Amino acid sequence: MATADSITPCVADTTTFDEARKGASAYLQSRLAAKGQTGDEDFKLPIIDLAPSFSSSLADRQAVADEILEACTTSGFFYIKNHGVTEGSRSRVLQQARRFFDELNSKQKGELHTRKSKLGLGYEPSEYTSIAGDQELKECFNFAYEEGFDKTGGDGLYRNLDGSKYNGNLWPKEEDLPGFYEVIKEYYGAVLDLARHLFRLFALSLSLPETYFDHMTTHPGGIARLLYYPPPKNPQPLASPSEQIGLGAHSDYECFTLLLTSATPGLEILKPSGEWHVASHVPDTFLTNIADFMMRWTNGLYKSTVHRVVNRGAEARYSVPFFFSVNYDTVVETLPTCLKEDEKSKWKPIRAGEYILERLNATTKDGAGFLENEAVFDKQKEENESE
Ligand SMILES: O=C(O)CCC(=O)C(=O)O
Ligand SMILES: [Fe+2]
Repeated sequence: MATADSITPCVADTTTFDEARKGASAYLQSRLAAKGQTGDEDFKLPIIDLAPSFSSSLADRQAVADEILEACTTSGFFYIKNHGVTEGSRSRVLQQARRFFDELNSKQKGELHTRKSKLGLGYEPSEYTSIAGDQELKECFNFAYEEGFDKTGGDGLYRNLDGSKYNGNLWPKEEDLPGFYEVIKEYYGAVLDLARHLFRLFALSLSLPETYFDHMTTHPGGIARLLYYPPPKNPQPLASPSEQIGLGAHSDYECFTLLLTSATPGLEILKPSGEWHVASHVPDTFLTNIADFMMRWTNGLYKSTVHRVVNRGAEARYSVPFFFSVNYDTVVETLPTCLKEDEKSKWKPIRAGEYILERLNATTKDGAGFLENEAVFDKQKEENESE
């Protein structure tokens, strides 16, 4: 095993994207097919207290990293508390999620429709995408990194998933939802800080130098979304044949996800036995899960676990996942510390942005991508660039 000191940071060049191009559905089927082969003894969903991770003592930070290691190698999910994102910031963004879905009329939402975006940004009505072929009930609003959100100011090198440079976010007009953008901006800045902090803990958990991933997150990808899941028309007991899926079974694509939700549960995590675990709502925490880049970097040591959303409650559910990536030009390939001698990488190297776009496009009809009309898009881009 290589030592942390002997590792060159991940800057290699590659153009191998075949793995991503196989498509999300084939990939997901392979993940689901592996279920049922073991029991659930190792499935742990701990609540990890991050307070000691802000200590100046490396031993304190390492102790938190060790707890993270254990969660990532078992369920791939853990709650975090004392994370530093204020209660005000969290409740304001959930309130804006409610306002977005409850107060905007269909014309206002239509103006933000994701069919105007090459990058899957904007408003997605429930039927517009499906992650695993289900008729999904969710509605969402997707937005991406802006330098103005980043308290570091970024490094000026941010590029979109496809390598382009324009600001692709589609925002509601200020008069339609006063204060919406400001709340999003403040929340995004706070979770971005937390994500960078967590990345250092992930580095420690993998016996890497604490700052190992820092240079990969100077203009990072980080798509966030507001999600709305209506309450079901009829009761939906677990495993009933008529379950109405909110969001189909999937694994997340990026490094890790920070999930904030309203009090109505709905997230279900696939246990090794093939049963679904309904994640409780734990107040004041984020539910954090490992996504596919972290799995690939660690050659499968960290689990990117399949999950889905079914709202079985009487109330609507709102959630705000933040999918933290790396700079989209980063190549993700197995870390040297995660390869034993003579062991081979299970996955080919991929370039972060291109891979995510492949996976996102696979959720659209026939995998054709979000954009429906190039001419409308060109006009919007021109206006955006001239602002
Ligand atoms: O809404 C949730 O609770 C989870 C959403 C999710 O898994 C996703 O958007 O990837
Ligand atoms: Fe997810």
